[in-house]
Amino acid sequence: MTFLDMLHGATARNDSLLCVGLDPQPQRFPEGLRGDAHRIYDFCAAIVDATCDLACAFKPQIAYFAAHGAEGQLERLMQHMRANAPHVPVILDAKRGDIGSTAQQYAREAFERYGADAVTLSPFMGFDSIEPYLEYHGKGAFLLCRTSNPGGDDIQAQRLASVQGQPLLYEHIAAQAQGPWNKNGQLGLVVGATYPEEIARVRQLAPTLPLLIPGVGAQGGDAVATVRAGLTQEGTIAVNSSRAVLYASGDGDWKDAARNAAWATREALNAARR
Ligand SMILES: O=c1ccn([C@@H]2O[C@H](COP(=O)(O)O)[C@@H](O)[C@H]2O)c(=O)[nH]1
Repeated sequence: MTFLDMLHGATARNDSLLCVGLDPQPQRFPEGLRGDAHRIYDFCAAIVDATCDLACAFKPQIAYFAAHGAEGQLERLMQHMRANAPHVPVILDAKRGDIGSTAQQYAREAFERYGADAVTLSPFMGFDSIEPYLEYHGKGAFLLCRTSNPGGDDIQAQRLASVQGQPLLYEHIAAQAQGPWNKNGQLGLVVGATYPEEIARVRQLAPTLPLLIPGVGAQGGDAVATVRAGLTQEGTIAVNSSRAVLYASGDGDWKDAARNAAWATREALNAARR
């Protein structure tokens, strides 16, 4: 089954547009686990168990594991998700981008070492930096397009004088991903929930691509505007929330609190599409 099939399947089965982000920060863990980087797996696995019937995808951010030398715990977590939530696809948020020979190694890391279903990539180095990931047929690759941070404008909103019609850089990325770069239908785009107007513009340029949309919850993005701008009959969305779910409570009720936060976000997203 392809990544896209899995995403559509989990969206339907869990009636959900919510991607649960896994950004473990030991200092924010609940009492009993707090401050202990050896408990990253335990914390994340419990969150997965508490939310796997509410999510259309999971998104572990690799930096939160690597910063603690916890790649082994990420491997175990990937196995846990595969065994306990096989219907929910896993998007490894790695934001890789490098020359082809190095990209081959990053692709191998994402898809063979970790067994991810999709990965996030920076398109800054061009198509030959993306191509090695597309050799893993059926796997997904989300290209950073219009990111959720305010500084994204510094680069992504620059106008490309050399291209006919003079699009902004993020518009060019969207058009390339929808068109010539999407050789096997594996590409998607990352667009921030903090910029609903740009989500709508990306959707015009990339009507069928899946959009990974971070920025609701801790970053304050508008869930309703996000769904209205991004979701169409032909183009699905996965709206990510990480900290607002993971750290909904630091007390003994943390698993229930995470589940309740995921539930509330899923309902808010669903209310906007009905
Ligand atoms: O444009 C982007 C691309 C990726 N991210 C990542 O998503 C989560 C957001 O976490 P929250 O706690 O829900 O704010 C995080 O892993 C980022 O690295 C993004 O925020 N914006």
